[in-house]
Amino acid sequence: MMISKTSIYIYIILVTRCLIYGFIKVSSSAYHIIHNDHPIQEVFGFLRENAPRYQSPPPPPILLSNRIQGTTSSAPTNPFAQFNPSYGAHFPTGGVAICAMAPPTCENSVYRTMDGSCNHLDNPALGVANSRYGRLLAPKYGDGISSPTRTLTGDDLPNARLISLVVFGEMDVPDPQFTLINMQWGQIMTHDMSMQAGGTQARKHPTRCCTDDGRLIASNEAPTTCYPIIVPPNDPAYSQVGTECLDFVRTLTDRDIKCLYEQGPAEQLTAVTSYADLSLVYGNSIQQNSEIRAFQGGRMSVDQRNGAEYLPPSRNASIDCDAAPPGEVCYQAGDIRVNQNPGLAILHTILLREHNRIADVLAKLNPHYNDRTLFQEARKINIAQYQHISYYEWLPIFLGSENMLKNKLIYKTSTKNFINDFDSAIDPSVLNEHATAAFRYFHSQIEGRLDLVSELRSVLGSLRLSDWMNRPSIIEVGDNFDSLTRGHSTQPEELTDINFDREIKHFLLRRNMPFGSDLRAIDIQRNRDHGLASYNDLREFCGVKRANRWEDYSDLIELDVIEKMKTLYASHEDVDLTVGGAVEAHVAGALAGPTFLCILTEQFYRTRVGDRFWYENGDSLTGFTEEQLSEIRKASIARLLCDNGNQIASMQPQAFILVSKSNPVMPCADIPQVDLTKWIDQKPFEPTSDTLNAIPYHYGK
Ligand code: HEM
Repeated sequence: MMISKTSIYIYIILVTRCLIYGFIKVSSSAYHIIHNDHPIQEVFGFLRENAPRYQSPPPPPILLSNRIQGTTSSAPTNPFAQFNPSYGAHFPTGGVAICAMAPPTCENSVYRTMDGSCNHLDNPALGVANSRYGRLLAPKYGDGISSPTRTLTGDDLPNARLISLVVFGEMDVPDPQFTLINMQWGQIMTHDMSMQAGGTQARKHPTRCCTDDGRLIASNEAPTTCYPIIVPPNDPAYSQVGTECLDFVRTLTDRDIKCLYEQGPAEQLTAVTSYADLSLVYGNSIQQNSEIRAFQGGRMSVDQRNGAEYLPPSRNASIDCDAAPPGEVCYQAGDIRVNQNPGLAILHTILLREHNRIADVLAKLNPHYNDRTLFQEARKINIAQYQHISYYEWLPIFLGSENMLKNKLIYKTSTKNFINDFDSAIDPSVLNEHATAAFRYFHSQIEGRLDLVSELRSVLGSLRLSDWMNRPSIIEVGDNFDSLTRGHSTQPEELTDINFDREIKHFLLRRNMPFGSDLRAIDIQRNRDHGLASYNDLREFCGVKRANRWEDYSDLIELDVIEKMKTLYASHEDVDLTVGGAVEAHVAGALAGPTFLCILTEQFYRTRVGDRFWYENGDSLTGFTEEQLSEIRKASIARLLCDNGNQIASMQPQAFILVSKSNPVMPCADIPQVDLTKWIDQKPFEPTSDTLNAIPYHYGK
């Protein structure tokens, strides 16, 4: 009886709120412009003064080797097999943190390194895999050092699952404009830019804070990294099966690995490079890369099945996947999260196939190129296309074109113009406020039903997301690879709002059990684990008026939502960033309210101008020619899907946007393509026997 009453109450308020909320928009004038009129040093002077780690980075850990052993050759062998450093080398493992390794000095190489080091020549460790997140505001840990955030008065913050149930809804509201591939590209960008250290985000975590049947393990018996989410009594879902506890393992910090820690509050570590460099395709270290590279024709390793190329197999399928029958396919890629959901595995495959497609074309155009040159040139083009699609086609949907132009994240320019805006004063590290709060708001776009769609765009069937998490084999069944790809570019994503799909709110990673976890509750708990500054702090930081009492939040938040937060939080000062930012009315033309929009804009500005290898830079060593750049600017998500499906024949030209009269499905051949003949005989830097020994090993040869 109690269960149904609770559910009914929640549903009624959510329906009412959604109806009202959907129509409210905030004018963009409420948004504080960061980059236009004020130099970043001025507005973020605080950051400069409070960022001693950036100004003088810690000495790099001991280097194992500074030289490549042997030379690359076109033979399909792995030249790195003998190179076996003890850290920074293999794919991240749950519960284990490793030290970043950046060389003390850098050579000015033609290509990006695999681990992101030496992108910044004076500060080689910036943006490197296994380093700290950046932060806009000082952390608010419970003990000032590392324990999870508490209320102003030192009490426990309200239960994360309860907030997920009361403040956030689970209504199915299809987006009227954007397709599901829009959501899926977002997860690709996320996995490219950050991954909290010590976690798995897909496969079962080796650290257990709850028993397998959902009972809490006593704190004196549980590992110290445990911070489980307690399920409230009468929970509408979990009480049906007696689940009392959702597993949650704290992210590892610089305090957990002595090679990075100096003093002061803990900072979480991120296991992947922070650059938009397709590290999820190529790996985050030379060693990771060498495990998935073919070493022939510049190609990445693939498995051929039924006439198509798929990602290579995981070396430990029983750990990496929840494959039911043993022998079911499970993949290995540059990122360990690859198997987490079918759409993710498909885009991983598409980006991998794109690399090999480019390498094959380049090999025909330039028969004198060896494996290394083909690999690096194909990688460079693949990354450039990806950066172009991300910033000019995808990000404007989230941040708004006007906002992006105003803040210099994109430019209106002729097709050939270079944009040399690399700024060595900008730290490209991924901000904790971005990865742990703002960017996760787009979990709201996740759809729990994945449609299988034919070439004629009729729905053939659909999959339930939670049936196929961590079980990617489904994408290889029958025509599913193409049907799901068409499905993702045809069906709408979920509206970006306070609703989070039931499949991720009660059934996340359920591994054949009746219920799984709750991603919204996890996001809230993670906010506290990382000790993020409060919603009110970030509001103020972003130029929105600081609230002195609950009612002051009504400038951006619906009154009924404020009322609900009031019933949970002791003070308006306690509201978590993940919660407050997600219930703000959106800025016109964007998919986030002013506070999250400010954080996201700041992050993507840094990701662009802090990247020395950004594809639009006209650097004569690392960049493209004007003709090549104008070709890269023709890349689109539609063409990427067309070129790399099994047999996809048609697509709408703007695949992030729903099919309509102005965006009709058309033959793939009619969608503009990057002309790779502009790369004929463009001789990249080729090491001679003299220079080879001078090239540090980390250059990703
Ligand atoms: C089916 C789609 C998705 C699923 C199942 C999913 C699931 C997850 C899970 C399980 C985590 C780890 C949570 C934790 O332990 O703290 C996570 C982290 C995250 N997700 Fe998603 N996610 C999806 C899509 C997205 C999208 C579309 C975005 C943004 C556009 C996004 C942004 C993030 C971010 C920023 C993180 C933190 C990354 C880090 O470790 O630094 N996710 N997601």
